[in-house]
Amino acid sequence: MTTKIIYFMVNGKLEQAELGADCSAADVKDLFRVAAEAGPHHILKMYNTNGSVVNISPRLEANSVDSYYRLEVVASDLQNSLILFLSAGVAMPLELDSMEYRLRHLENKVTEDVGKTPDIICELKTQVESFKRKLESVEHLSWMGLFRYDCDQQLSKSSQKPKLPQMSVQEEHQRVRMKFFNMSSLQVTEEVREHLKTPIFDNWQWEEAEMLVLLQVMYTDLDFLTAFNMEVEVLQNFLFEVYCHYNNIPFHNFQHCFCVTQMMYGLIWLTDLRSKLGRIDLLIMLTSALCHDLDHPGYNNVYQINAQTDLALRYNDISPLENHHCAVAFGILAKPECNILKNLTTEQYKLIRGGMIKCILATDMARHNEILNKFKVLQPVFDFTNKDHKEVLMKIMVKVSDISNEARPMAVAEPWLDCLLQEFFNQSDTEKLKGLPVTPFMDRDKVSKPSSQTNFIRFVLLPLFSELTKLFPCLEQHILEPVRGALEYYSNLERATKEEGATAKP
Ligand SMILES: Nc1nc2c(ncn2[C@@H]2O[C@@H]3COP(=O)(O)O[C@H]3[C@H]2O)c(=O)[nH]1
Ligand SMILES: [Zn+2]
Repeated sequence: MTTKIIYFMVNGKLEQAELGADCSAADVKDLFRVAAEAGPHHILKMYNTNGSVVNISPRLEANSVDSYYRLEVVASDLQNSLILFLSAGVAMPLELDSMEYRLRHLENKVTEDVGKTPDIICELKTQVESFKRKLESVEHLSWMGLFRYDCDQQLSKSSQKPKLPQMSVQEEHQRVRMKFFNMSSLQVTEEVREHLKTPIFDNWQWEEAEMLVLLQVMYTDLDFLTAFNMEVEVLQNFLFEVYCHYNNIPFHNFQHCFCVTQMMYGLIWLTDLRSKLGRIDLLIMLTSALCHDLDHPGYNNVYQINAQTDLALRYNDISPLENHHCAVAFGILAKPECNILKNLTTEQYKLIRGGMIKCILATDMARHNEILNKFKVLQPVFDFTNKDHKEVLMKIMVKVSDISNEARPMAVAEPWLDCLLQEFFNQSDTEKLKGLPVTPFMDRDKVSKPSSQTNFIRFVLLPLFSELTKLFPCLEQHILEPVRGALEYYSNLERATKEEGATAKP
């Protein structure tokens, strides 16, 4: 059995731990809990030398004395040690997990004897669920831990994140709302704020309410609240409504909206756009990123048009989805309690509305070459004070952010590809069922992960990202290099798959 040595600093001491190849996630967590002298109800966080959070799991990468991790106890996990108030009014300390376990055991036993689950057990189960939900609302007290999912869960997609059972969409929204409104953006540490400005930010570490707080931080740290006289409550209502208007689908969901907005935010800082564009331009770009896929149904424009859906009818086959995303955005802004633009002048409002419409409509990939070519022509004479030039740049920035998953570390990007293919395959399956033309790059019989990525990176990502990098050379290391790395990775995978296929043939 192979083992690996992990070096880490804890309580001011450099320690080492040996991880066996067969150890479980629970073993690893226990090992580090002991090292940190922390009880079972404490949340631990491990950082690498860049200050990024790494998952405490058997997949921790081996390191050396010079590149040790940092282990910290960040909070106490209230969810697991609670006072359970029984209906009789007696307070009893209880472990929720062990109570659930005992309940399950009891239920099995009784079901074996009686043949059905008795009402009293059903009632107890409901009570446990209800306590779990209530506890969610106090979890924010430990959210400074910022570490929510363990690695095995986290690798799974957003749609598979642990959700409380049997919750309707409305109940889930209410849960997120309560949690979001109970958190304070002031709790977000300086370290996280800085991390938020980089493309290596890992979205899979965060749950919805936390992402909402991080979005609030983006608006605050770009000074939008002061510059546009936005009220915090209104901003929170707006962000929450945006969250509610993303559907629970594999790819075009709220997590995607968060990633695109976070990438836009990162690009603004990396390229120092604050010194080159106006605050209004930045507000247009960030809010367009946030709203650019609102109420996406999981089926693309080609499908909308071929299936003659309501959206295609309403928008006469012209970018039906993008028109819809934009209309939903302004529908949200039309509610006074969500209108973050309400304190702006009519002139400013018109500018923002016009800018957002242009940026969101520019995300229709059918217009990709048209927009990229316009930018290419301007490139040699680009002028940040020219209104038309700025307009094209803003569209390019939203487009780059929209398709930037491959600019992220592989561990973050790869699960996104699974989500995308899941949505693609869903569409092509429906197209087959309905007898509609099957979109070739979505056909599960024709597409694989490597083939999908090599073509997309070669023909879409690299030409687009290279053009933006010409204007901002500092982006080379942040977006171009990782995308080149991804191309190499998927090209190798594609070659290996082909070779395997060739040798397998008789
Ligand atoms: N193959 C591939 N397509 C992508 C990737 N990221 C984004 N896209 C496509 O780019 C499109 C951008 O607009 P949409 O959101 O409509 O749909 C998106 C996907 O079809 C990716 O990593 N790989
Ligand atoms: Zn998108």
